[in-house]
Amino acid sequence: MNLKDYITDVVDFPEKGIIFRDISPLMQDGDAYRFAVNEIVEFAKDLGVDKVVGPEARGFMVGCPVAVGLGCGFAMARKKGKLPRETVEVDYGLEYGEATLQLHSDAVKPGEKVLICDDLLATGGTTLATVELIEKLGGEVVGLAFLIELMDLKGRDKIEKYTIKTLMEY
Ligand SMILES: O=P(O)(O)OC[C@H]1O[C@H](OP(=O)(O)OP(=O)(O)O)[C@H](O)[C@@H]1O
Ligand SMILES: Nc1ncnc2[nH]cnc12
Repeated sequence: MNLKDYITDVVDFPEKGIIFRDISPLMQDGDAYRFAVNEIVEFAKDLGVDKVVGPEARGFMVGCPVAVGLGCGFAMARKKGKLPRETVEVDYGLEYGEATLQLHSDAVKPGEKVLICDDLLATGGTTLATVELIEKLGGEVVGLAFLIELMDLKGRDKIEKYTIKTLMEY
């Protein structure tokens, strides 16, 4: 299956100069969605994953079905102010803007092996912030999986010491 057939390019969104790679058509197609999730589950199944962490919001849509496929739990990394209990937090930059990401302090236990899932790797800012949150809690990041990697932005350089899987490159 050619997953790129299910990605729509939107020019100048959310601001001028950005080509937004819209994953909505992929997720709206049951076969394409299942295919993509299964590819990530296959990649991760021998990594000994205890927990999947996905950053808000599109990371939830990739991370949750992967966690179910692996038979492990899922934890949400959310933008500041959305989680109701004690959190750890990290400030970060992304392709268009800045934000603060938080994880509940009990979301990852010391020593747990964690897979990070997101829809897209751009500058790597979101991913690096997610890695930092997990490591603050004593978790071990054993893999990173994305539907899409934007090669020009070189996000991979920020996370090169980790095991990475991407399904599409632009
Ligand atoms: O590699 P980076 O430069 O950090 O960019 C990638 C991140 O940007 C997007 O999320 P966004 O913050 O736009 O939030 P959303 O998922 O809520 O739309 C995307 O889903 C990734 O999480
Ligand atoms: N170009 C892009 N398309 C879709 N999501 C993104 N997140 C960061 N950059 C993006």
